[in-house]
Parts: sequence; structure tokens; C-alpha cells
Amino acid sequence: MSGKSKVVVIRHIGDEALGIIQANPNIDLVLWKEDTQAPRSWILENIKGASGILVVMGEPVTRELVDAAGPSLKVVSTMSVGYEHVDQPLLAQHKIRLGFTPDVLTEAVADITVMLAFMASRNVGETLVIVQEGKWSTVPWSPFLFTGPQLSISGPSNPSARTRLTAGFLGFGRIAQATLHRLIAFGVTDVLFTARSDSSKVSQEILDKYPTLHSVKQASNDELAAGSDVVFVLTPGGKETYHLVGEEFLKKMKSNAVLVNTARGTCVDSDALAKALKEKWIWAAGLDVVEGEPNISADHPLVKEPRAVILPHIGSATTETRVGMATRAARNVVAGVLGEKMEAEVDLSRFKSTV
Ligand SMILES: O=CC(=O)O
Repeated sequence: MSGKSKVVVIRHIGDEALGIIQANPNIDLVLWKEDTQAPRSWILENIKGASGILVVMGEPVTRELVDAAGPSLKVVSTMSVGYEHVDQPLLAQHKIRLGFTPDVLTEAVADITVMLAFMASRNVGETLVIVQEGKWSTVPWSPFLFTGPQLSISGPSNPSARTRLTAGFLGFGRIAQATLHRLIAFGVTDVLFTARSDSSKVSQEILDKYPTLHSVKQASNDELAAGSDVVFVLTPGGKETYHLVGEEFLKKMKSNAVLVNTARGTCVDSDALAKALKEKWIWAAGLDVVEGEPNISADHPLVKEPRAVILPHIGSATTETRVGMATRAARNVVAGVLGEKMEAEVDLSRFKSTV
């Protein structure tokens, strides 16, 4: 034993982030060096006696792992904004702290959220394939071919265009508000959002910030489904939001509305969404996340829907953002091991009463 604290990092997270851990003379870094997922058996073996572990999204932080580490474990740092892969009551019970990486990815995810809304509304999934397969000549230009609903306001030059456009946000946190910020430039006029508590102050703040908006209202799920031209799913994952968007919700949506999910796959019932697209209850869907990912085959009912644009969970995948997440996760694990304030720590105190 070196007398140093062991920190296990289960993925190569880049030299800059690893350097932050290595720079600490009281820490021994144990790293899975490959750019692949560390086998669970390697993690369970190496975590023995560790003070900290840095994990990535999707790695289950369960009793098995906490037991394997033993009583030395002080901190779990996840390189992700979501932490539903972590057994939070268990960490609270063992007084293990949990670091995560919010904020640094807000802009990147907001970018892709807007991008998916437009890709879905403008039939990009279906039309890209036509070009890639060399079939462009089989679909010559035609006035209404591949038209979709316009997610922007055209102005007075087109009297046929819509004059109001409502964006609905299931969850109205940092990423939702950064998404709205971008949509203001496209002329969104009205906002509906859901929130756990009364948010009339938030509505007023948003109206003050964006004077071009006609209305900003906290709504029930049903009101939001029925009133929105584009619905953004931006809630945390986990049990509370499991299948938040299911048949009932989708049936209430407008038939030319678009659904975008850049949060967690579990928030949307995939079978219900595939049915909604097939039976044209809604116009299209843009998804960066799908239930059961990444094990989605080409036969998956959603993948087969031409109006579903699906990306393999790349919302935060800009170089700048991933470096920001990795370095933040590294600083969090170091702070947790040293008993210092973390840059971003999940408040686990709500679980303490249950143990
Ligand atoms: O989905 C991405 C994350 O949680 O960081």
C-alpha cells in the first residue's frame, strides 16, 4: 500500500482530464487505458479499496460495485449530466458523494435539440437516404413533395403562413431554456412548459427576457400535448419520468406537431411512438435517445419509421463539450477524495431519511 488514495477511472477520458487527477501527489490513478468500455470484472477487481471512481453514462453504480469497493469509497464522479445509472439512495446510505457534469453540455445539447426539430419537421431522415442511395433522379422536384410543417414564422410576405408557433417543454431546466433561446430567433411566439412546482416567477422572467413572446405558461402534460407545435422532452430520466410520453400523450398532440427527445430514452414509450408515426397521430419525431439504447436493431419499429430521425446519443458530442465534461468530472473526483467542495455535486440529502 502506498498510503495514497486510489482513484479508478473506467474510460480513457483524455490527457487533459487525466492530468488533473495525476497532478495530485496523494492520489494513485488506476485507469482502464483502452478507448472501450472497461469490462465489469475489471472494474470490480480494481475498485477494491478505492476512494473514488470516475464513471461514464450508463455504467451501473450498484450495490455490487459499492460492496466491491468497500468502506474506503468516498466519491463517485460521473462524466454525464444524468445520473439515473447510479443508485442514489445507496450512495446516501454509505455517505458516498456523487459528482456530475451539468452546465458544460447545455449549449451542445440545445444545439442538437433544435437541429433534430428541424430535421424531423423537414423530412431529413427520409430525404437524406434518397440522395445517399443515388435515387434523387427518381424524385424530381414537385411543389409539395417532401414538404413538412415550418417551425419558424414567415412574416407578412406570406399570408398563408402561420403567425403563432408554440414550443412545449416537458421539463424547463437549463437545456430547455437554452433551446428556447435559440428558437426565439425562429420566431417562436408561445411557450408551454411543465414543472414540478408553481413557476409563475419563471414565466414572468422568460417574458421579460424575450419581449417578442406572446405567452409563457406552465401547463399540465395534457395541455402541453394539445397546444404545442413542437414538443421537447427535456426532463431527467428515472422512474418518475418513465414513459411520460406514451399513447395517451401522443394521441393528444396535434397531427402536424413534432416530438423531440434529447433527454432519456425511457421518457418516451418507443412502441407508442412508432404507432403514432405509422398512424399519423403526429408529424415526425427527432430522437437522440431511445429506450434500450444502444441495442437498437435496424428492425426496431421506430428505426423503420421514415419520419423518425434517430441519432446515437450524440447530444453532448462536441470536442469542446466532452473535454469540459471530462475535466469537470476529474476535478469532482479529486475534490471528493480530498473532502473538498465539488464543482457540481448531486444533493443526496433527500435520501437520508429513508435509511
Ligand atoms: O446524456 C448525456 C449525459 O447525461 O451527459
